[in-house]
Amino acid sequence: MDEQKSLVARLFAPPPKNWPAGVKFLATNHWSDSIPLELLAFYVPKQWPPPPQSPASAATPPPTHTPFPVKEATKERRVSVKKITDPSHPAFGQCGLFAATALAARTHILDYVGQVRLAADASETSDYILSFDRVTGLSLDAEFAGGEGRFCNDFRGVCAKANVEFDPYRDSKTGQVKMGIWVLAKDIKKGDELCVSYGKGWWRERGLIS
Ligand SMILES: C[S@@+](CC[C@H](N)C(=O)[O-])C[C@H]1O[C@@H](n2cnc3c(N)ncnc32)[C@H](O)[C@@H]1O
Repeated sequence: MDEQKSLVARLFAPPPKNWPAGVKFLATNHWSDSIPLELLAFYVPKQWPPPPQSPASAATPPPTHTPFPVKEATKERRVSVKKITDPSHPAFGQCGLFAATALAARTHILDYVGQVRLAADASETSDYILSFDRVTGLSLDAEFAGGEGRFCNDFRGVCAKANVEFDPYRDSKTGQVKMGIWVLAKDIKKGDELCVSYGKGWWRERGLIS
């Protein structure tokens, strides 16, 4: 019941401060209608935990699916979106994601929320797209609709190394597979920018490094 209340509260929550006009704020992932229902049931099970006898149990992944680890998600709002006003920052004039509270090493901060699509329907131009499941090829794109996670910048030119990572998991409360944003090995101070590594491939594909 508490879980249901907090979901309703999140679904109707207004966009956070500094949210850009033209981007739809999503509290939870939007799953494309073209994703087959059997595939969808693996990522968003109707019943959790699954019934012990069920052969189609979502806990036993088909061999063609990634077996996501079950982890606990935080319920707190732990980030803020801010405009970058420092001219020496490589994303000057854009936005970034910042710690709204101190964040302990290896903890869940928030989820990267967006639109989940089949590989065939994935955007080829989005700068807000992640691989959601390498095995099935699903993508997660927050270009036009998403959550605060879409503002996480790459560490290059900002700080010495990434302080957070994107890693998918199965939410222990709901059974849903989500893309978590997690603190790496060091605690993060309130006010620090959260920076991930997009990977060299991301910059190479855009012709920004060789
Ligand atoms: C996922 S978005 C990050 C949020 C973005 N700053 C915004 O306000 O919408 C990725 C884009 O942010 C910018 N960006 C992120 N990290 C950067 C970095 N280290 N150096 C330069 N630009 C960066 C680039 O324009 C990139 O295409």
